[in-house]
Amino acid sequence: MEQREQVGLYDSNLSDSAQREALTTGSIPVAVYGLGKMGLPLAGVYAETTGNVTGVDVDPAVVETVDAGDCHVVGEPGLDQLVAEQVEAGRLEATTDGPAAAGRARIHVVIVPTLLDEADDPDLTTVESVADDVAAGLEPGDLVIAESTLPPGTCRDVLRPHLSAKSGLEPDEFGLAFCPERTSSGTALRDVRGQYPKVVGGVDDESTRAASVVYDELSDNDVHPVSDATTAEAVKVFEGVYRDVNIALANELGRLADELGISAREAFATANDLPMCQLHDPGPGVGGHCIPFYPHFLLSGAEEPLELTRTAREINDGMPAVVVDRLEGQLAAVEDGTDVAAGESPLEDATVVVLGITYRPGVEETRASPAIGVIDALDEAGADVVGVDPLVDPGEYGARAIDREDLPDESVDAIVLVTPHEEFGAIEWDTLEPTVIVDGRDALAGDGSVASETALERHRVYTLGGSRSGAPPRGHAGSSRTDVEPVDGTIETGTDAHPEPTDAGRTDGGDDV
Ligand SMILES: NC(=O)C1=CN([C@@H]2O[C@H](COP(=O)(O)OP(=O)(O)OC[C@H]3O[C@@H](n4cnc5c(N)ncnc54)[C@H](O)[C@@H]3O)[C@@H](O)[C@H]2O)C=CC1
Ligand SMILES: CC(=O)N[C@@H]1[C@@H](OP(=O)(O)OP(=O)(O)OC[C@H]2O[C@@H](n3ccc(=O)[nH]c3=O)[C@H](O)[C@@H]2O)O[C@H](C(=O)O)[C@@H](O)[C@@H]1O
Repeated sequence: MEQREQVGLYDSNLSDSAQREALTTGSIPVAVYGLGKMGLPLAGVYAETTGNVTGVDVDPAVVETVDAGDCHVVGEPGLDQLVAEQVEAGRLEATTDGPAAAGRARIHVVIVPTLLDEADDPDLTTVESVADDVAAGLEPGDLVIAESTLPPGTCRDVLRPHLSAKSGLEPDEFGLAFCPERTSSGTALRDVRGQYPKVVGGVDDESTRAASVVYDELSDNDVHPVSDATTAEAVKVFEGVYRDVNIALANELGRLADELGISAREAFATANDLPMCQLHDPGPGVGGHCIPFYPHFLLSGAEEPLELTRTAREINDGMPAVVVDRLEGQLAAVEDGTDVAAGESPLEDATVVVLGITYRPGVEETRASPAIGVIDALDEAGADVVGVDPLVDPGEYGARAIDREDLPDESVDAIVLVTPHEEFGAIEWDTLEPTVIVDGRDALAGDGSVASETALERHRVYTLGGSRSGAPPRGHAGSSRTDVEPVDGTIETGTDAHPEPTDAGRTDGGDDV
């Protein structure tokens, strides 16, 4: 990448318009650390805006792919084209050499994972490792932007001192702001470009100002500056906790469907007629390395007990076991000869297929995926667990992997639909031997219309929480109704991450169907 007169935004003496001109003409080189599901789209949009971006990743395969103008992130409309164009135009390149990239850059964007350790405490080693790379090339006037979701207080108490100590600069010689990514897999480019206002919070006012200039140029939406970095970090984590708690509420109320003999999903959709009600979707659990992780960024260090946040985590983490319990009840209802009262389980030696291992349809991510909990519980119960997933190898998660096309060849006692990938829409249910099906995502329900002859009719379908069509879960021991309407054989799948709430009351919780 050609060398240009370099400009630093932090404490710049240039006019606002001159700063913007420098940014959008490549005179303020940018380094983006982390080229994953969120980092690559972000680097692409930075390249589109500034024309001078170096992406940094520790994975040589990622760097090789991006440097070749290719895209390793699946399921992101427009991303492969954007990466190809920006690399071809010399506006984006990739490297594994973080310190070298830092030496060339004047804006440093950190978007690597913020995970949990064995004790569910935040693990910032990756972020700190990137801070080491940045510090190796940090110069007065540089701006560091943290986009990785962080426990509130991290920029002020960890990153700023770390960067200062490792670079030898005084804390007030460089800028540091927290600017969270409000993006979802499946709509990342749309979101990065400005689906939502961009939150910006600096460790000082000058950092907030400089970062606001950057995102005012990068995003089509408003920039929403807040008082400081800690407030911005809290905004992001609170968004996630709101979601986790509301999913837990949906899961808890959804479990009432059996004993009430109703469809909780129908009740939720109706309750959501009210703008003040946003009941989310019940399901087999909460996956990904975001929503199930962010509450621990508070639970780990807060003095406040945070009972609701903690209980919600426990409810959601308990959903895979609920799914397996419901499955056991279905099998017991159709199988004779198993003495459940004597502690025998119909799951013993049963062949159970788990459909969908990743945490969301179309997203190649398995961290905290509910399917892993379902597989482990089935394995524990002595079942022969088979797995089907178009994006990952179920064999790596404790199941015997088969292809979707091979389902008819399997002698199956039950099928559990955990994550409704698009590809599962091609399953020909009427070619399968009659079996028990637990639909964790209400993905088998068609438009609620009753088809006279449906491909699923030969099977016994149990829909967790009931179906949006109004059918209650089917035949669970506690259910008072079994006269449920058959569902049609279509699968509603998809990767539409966050449909806008519609006047039918669908919330943005229904990202799985
Ligand atoms: N995935 C999502 O839906 C969203 C994620 N976020 C946040 O974005 C951050 C990144 O998440 P994802 O992109 O999903 O992660 P990811 O796991 O898809 O990608 C992370 C990338 O960082 C690379 N990496 C790891 N250590 C590195 C290091 N020391 N230096 C440079 N690269 C390194 C990995 O090789 C990988 O390519 C997280 O903090 C997450 O909380 C925010 C909004 C949405
Ligand atoms: C507040 C919010 O909506 N956060 C989004 C979330 O995206 P993420 O890809 O993690 O997926 P998600 O749609 O929240 O789903 C997480 C998990 O929860 C499950 N889920 C989701 C919604 C729901 O009503 N019921 C439910 O069971 C999903 O199946 C999945 O297993 O986390 C992202 C993040 O911050 O990483 C964030 O940018 C996204 O906007």
